[in-house]
Amino acid sequence: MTKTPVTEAPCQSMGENNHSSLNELVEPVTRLKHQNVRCPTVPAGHVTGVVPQLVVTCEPTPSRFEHKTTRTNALSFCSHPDEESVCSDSGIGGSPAPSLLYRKLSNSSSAVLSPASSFEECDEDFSEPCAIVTRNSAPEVCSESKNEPMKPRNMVNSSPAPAPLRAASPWVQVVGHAGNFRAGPDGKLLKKYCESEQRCLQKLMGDSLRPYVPGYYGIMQQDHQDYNTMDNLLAGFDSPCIMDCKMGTRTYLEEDLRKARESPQPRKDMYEKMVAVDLSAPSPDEHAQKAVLKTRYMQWRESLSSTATLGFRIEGIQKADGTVNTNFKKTKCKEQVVEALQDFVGKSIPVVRSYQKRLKEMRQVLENSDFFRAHEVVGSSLLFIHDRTGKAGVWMIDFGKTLPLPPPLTVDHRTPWMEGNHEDGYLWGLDNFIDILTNMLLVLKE
Ligand SMILES: Nc1ncnc2c1ncn2[C@@H]1O[C@H](COP(=O)(O)OP(=O)(O)OP(=O)(O)O)[C@@H](O)[C@H]1O
Ligand SMILES: O=P(O)(O)O[C@@H]1[C@H](O)[C@H](O)[C@@H](OP(=O)(O)O)[C@H](OP(=O)(O)O)[C@H]1O
Repeated sequence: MTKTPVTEAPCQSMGENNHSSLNELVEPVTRLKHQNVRCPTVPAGHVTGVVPQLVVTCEPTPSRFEHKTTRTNALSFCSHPDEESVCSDSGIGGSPAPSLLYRKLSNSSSAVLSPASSFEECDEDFSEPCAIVTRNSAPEVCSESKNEPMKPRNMVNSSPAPAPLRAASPWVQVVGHAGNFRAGPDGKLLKKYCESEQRCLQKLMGDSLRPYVPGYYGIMQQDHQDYNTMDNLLAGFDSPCIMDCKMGTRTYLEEDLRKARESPQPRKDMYEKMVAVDLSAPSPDEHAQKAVLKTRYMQWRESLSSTATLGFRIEGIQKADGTVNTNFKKTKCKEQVVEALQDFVGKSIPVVRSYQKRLKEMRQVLENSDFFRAHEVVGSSLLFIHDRTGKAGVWMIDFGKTLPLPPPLTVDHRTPWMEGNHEDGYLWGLDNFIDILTNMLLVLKE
């Protein structure tokens, strides 16, 4: 079997890579047949429907910011406490913990956590060789040499100072699809393979945005499933507080709208999620069918939350003590968002200042990024992480619905969306986020 080189994510200022366990390589063509692109599946029992008009409401909701918290369930596994990890510019240093923590997530951010017994456990011995392969290799960023990570062009290194990481750092998934992640070798994180995400991560390794995304190391196969291998951003943090914020004013692709028109597939699960929050939300037709289209459900989620009004929404927060709150579906007006953010940062001025600084830097880089202007960035999140030592960082994650625009089309990420212009409101949301943090600082200093 022909072997292809492992993709080395660029590791600026981090010393040498050590991918000793990633030495078994598989020919890309052979492995294409194993592709398992995660695409939203349509559950049984669908009925047909029409694509509704976009409805955006901007009035603040009277509902209070609710605090339903859940204590994180934890499992320890895959511990290699004696191994030194590979370099990473995603970590910020700190105390490595010898275990990985997994919390079982539901498919819905509103659902109750499942028992720990249903967690996906990892029992691999990563001292054994693992298969890793890259597709659509980008020669300008992939180094052939394991020990000479290549620096991408236009590198802007404004990441917080990285520190050596241990092989296995604690990891928790705050929100997102259950079962999408597992532990990888050398403390890396494996996310179920998604072709569009892989393409983005690979391109991002050569973009000025590189310091603002997890390092990407190619595709790895485990148990006949392909995974994208990336840095665990939690590495180096000590009992971190984590927040996932979904960016942009639109959470579905233009392509999804087209598909919904051509072949509408109303979903019963989304109807159920909708009525669980607001019985009066579905239309009479939708009630009759007991199903709603995904685009309609996503639009409803946007207008219910701050996505429509602020261009971002809080998806979930995990505090240092392990408590998790994913009950932000109705966190819509600025005051509610500020209340949630203040709770997240523990009213710490240095933490807010760090986040504000990082977001301002990120905005500047985003405004000049070749990747960013040429992609519709939908459903992507900012992952905020800080800990009691004062370390704080923010990274862009989740590029499953980030698509290249048909050339020569570009977007500025601030112009309001109209079907066809592919605008996503990402930078408008970031502007609002920065303004909110700036105001928070003023209030906290009073
Ligand atoms: N590189 C990373 N390092 C650390 N944690 C991560 C990383 N990537 C993702 N996570 C964790 O996993 C969660 C879900 O990530 P992500 O949004 O990529 O998953 P998803 O299943 O695609 O989500 P969605 O349901 O929005 O499509 C994040 O909120 C975060 O807690
Ligand atoms: O947060 P909620 O209310 O549970 O809604 C989910 C959320 O919007 C996810 O982002 C979306 O996945 P994608 O971003 O990947 O589309 C998922 O669609 P899905 O059920 O089709 O996976 C929705 O069910």
